[in-house]
Amino acid sequence: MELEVRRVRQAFLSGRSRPLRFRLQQLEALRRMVQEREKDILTAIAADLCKSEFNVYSQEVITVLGEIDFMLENLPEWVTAKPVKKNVLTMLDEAYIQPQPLGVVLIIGAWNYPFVLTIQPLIGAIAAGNAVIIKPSELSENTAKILAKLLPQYLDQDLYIVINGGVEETTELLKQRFDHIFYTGNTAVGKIVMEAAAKHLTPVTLELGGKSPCYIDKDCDLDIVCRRITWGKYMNCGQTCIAPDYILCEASLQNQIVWKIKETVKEFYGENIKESPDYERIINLRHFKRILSLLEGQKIAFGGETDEATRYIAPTVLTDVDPKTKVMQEEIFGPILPIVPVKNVDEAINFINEREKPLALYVFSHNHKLIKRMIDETSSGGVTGNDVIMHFTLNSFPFGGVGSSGMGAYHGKHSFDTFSHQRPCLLKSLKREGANKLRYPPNSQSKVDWGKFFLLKRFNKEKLGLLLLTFLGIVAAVLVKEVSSVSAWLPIVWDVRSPCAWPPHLGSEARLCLAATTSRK
Ligand SMILES: NC(=O)c1ccc[n+]([C@@H]2O[C@H](COP(=O)([O-])OP(=O)(O)OC[C@H]3O[C@@H](n4cnc5c(N)ncnc54)[C@H](O)[C@@H]3O)[C@@H](O)[C@H]2O)c1
Ligand SMILES: CCCCCCCCCCCCCCCC=O
Repeated sequence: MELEVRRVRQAFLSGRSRPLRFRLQQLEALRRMVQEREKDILTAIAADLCKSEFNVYSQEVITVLGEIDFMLENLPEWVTAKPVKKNVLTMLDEAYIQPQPLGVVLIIGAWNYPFVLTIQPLIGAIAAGNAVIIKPSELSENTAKILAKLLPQYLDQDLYIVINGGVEETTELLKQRFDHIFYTGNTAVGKIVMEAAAKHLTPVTLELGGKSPCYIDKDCDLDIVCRRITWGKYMNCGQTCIAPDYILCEASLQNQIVWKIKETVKEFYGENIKESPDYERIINLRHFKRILSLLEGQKIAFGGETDEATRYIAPTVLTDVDPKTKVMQEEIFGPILPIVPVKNVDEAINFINEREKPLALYVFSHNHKLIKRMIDETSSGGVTGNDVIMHFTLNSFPFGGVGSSGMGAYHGKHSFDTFSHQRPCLLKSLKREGANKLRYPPNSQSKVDWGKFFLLKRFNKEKLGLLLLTFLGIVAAVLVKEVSSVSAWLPIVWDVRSPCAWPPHLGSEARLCLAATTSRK
């Protein structure tokens, strides 16, 4: 492991990941990989999650292709140094922010969308000029294998490598020194990752999970609301980090919601859900048993059928759920939807705020003010009003959690920023030393006053008067210059090394300062 990380670091230190042209070539190569090897990629993901290739394409491949195109289009602008505002003491200097790669990045992917959740951060890391070690989730083993096979065929083999393995390998990997670790997965492992990173003071992005609430106001179109929730909850068999985890609504809405979700399930997956190509399976037996244990003691309004051999769990809705029960204590990450009755929106807001900050929040209402209030009075990684999941699809949004649902964010420019260091660069001349006298010892009240005047813009009458006089002096000088065409006059008068004797009533410090701030470069 140590040798592999060292090899990647050597490749980074060669400097070849940095030029814009190289980054664009690698991103184009990645796009070629997705296009030329589409069939292999679709087959692998489909096998891992018992998913139709149509669904793999629309849930994972489209996002990856869109992200690559977006990077290719915008990267030339993002890598360019950006000039920044200057103050009086630096007004003649060059001041800009230069984004720079961080170095060697470790990306630890998750299994539930094993392609997009590994490749989308990789796109950002390449775009920012880094070297990358990719550790796909061992739970989606077919995707992990295909990534290890294909990526070296298309990308630089020393800069971007795939390391496959389980907890043991990840643990070993985490002992190494990285310049950034990007982890997607559960909160418990997120803490392990952060602890390991702390040993090297490595910054982390943690894309974690949590229980994303869904509040349904009584003022809304329940047919549409239930169709949207059904789509987002049962997509990928509920194994979506931003799936609505549970519903909060007034008790009077419960039966209608149950009935409408049941009807939508029939519309989406047919009478025999097991036969539907659009309904996936639970990733493994451990998760299957974990999800089943959440049903114990609950009132199942519909669903609840299971088949261990195929890890099938039917779309299920639970009603009158007690918030103290197990299903409300952990992220469900499966096709079970509890409804927790609340009296009103105030109680819903309190309910959300009493718990860990979720990755997503959903509010349904015709009442725009109510949606805004919910947004203002709660916290979550992201929010979608009157729909679910869809904020993930906008790459102008930073995607990430807050509190226990994660830290840091990515997608589009946010990925580029996550994997870049925004380096402030100030380039001064070795000339104009006179201007620095203001900050060199010995200090004095007069220097402090001038510092306040220039940097804090604390004007007093006397200094404003001086400034006005100076300004008039400059105007006069320019006029004289124009009229007499004595071209060498100004630089001599305003050169810091030969401070002029004007304005006559100023001390030498002040004259030096004025001279420096008006002298030519
Ligand atoms: N925020 C997001 O974008 C996002 C996306 C997907 C999943 N998630 C969250 O991830 C969770 C589900 O994924 P998961 O955690 O089951 O994925 P997982 O079990 O595949 O784990 C993710 C990665 O962590 C590594 N890992 C697991 N145990 C480890 C350990 N003890 N030490 C070191 N590394 C270890 C694995 O090798 C894997 O690469 C859910 O909570 C979900 O909400 C979040
Ligand atoms: C053919 C129609 C395209 C519809 C696009 C719908 C996009 C859904 C994207 C879902 C991806 C969710 C990833 C969530 C990451 C956490 O698990």
